[in-house]
Amino acid sequence: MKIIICPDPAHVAVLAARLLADQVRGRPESVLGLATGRTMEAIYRRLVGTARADGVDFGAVTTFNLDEYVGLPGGHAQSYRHYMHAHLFAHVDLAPERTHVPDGAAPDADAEAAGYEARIAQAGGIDLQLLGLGENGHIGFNEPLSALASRTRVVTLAQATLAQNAGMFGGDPSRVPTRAITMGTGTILEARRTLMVVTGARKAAIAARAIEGPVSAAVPGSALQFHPDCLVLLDAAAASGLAQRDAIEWQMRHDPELVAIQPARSAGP
Ligand SMILES: O=P(O)(O)OC[C@H]1O[C@](O)(CO)[C@@H](O)[C@@H]1O
Repeated sequence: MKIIICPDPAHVAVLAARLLADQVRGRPESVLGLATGRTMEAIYRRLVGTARADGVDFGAVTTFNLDEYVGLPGGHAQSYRHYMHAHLFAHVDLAPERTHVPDGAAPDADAEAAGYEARIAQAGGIDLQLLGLGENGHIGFNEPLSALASRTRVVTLAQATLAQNAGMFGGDPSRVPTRAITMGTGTILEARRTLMVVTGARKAAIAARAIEGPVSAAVPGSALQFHPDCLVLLDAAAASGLAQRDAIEWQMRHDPELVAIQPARSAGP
């Protein structure tokens, strides 16, 4: 794992968006693995801005999202297909037929999961997989104790996830669908590059377990320690539980784009 700690989520978003844009510029026919969640919103905002300002061509890009709630059709306001449309797909020149999100309304969710896995393989596998980290350590919707070798499948969501994601459902955990289709941890590990993004003090403890703890199905994000090309971007709050943070590299100081958004220094002694 390579770790970069930024001072705040704004810098994290700049770096993550740049990595995605550079991937597309370097390989216009890239297959991107995409994630949803609050952490990703600033990243997609920045990526859309970069695409508009500097002209990133998504015309030949293929995307595969990590997961979708079972029971929600793509047009549902809380579906991840809808999230992706709102935050990215509607704002860049991605071909709709090349954007893939599991169909949460498929009549046979197990068959949909198996077909999704096959479509990833047919596309040649994922070049760069973007990932968030759940407060309980999940990646995608691979909840604690998911097999590290798991494939795309239907899962039951943990109570902690229902609570964490309730905000999108009017704050009521009982309205969050209890099942989802998710890429497996094993599927995720097959991506050629992985980029995990973690921000906020609430994730400090789980980030430390994922990055520095033992690799364990109890913390699915820890499986990324086995990935040969994994970059983790954290803000200072999420990194505050890391034992090794003083040794970790920064790429801030001489980077004009990052220096430009340096927050103002607080007045102090
Ligand atoms: O960024 P958040 O909202 O904390 O979510 C963490 C992760 O959990 C998920 O909601 C489950 O896939 C992801 O979409 C996200 O990356």
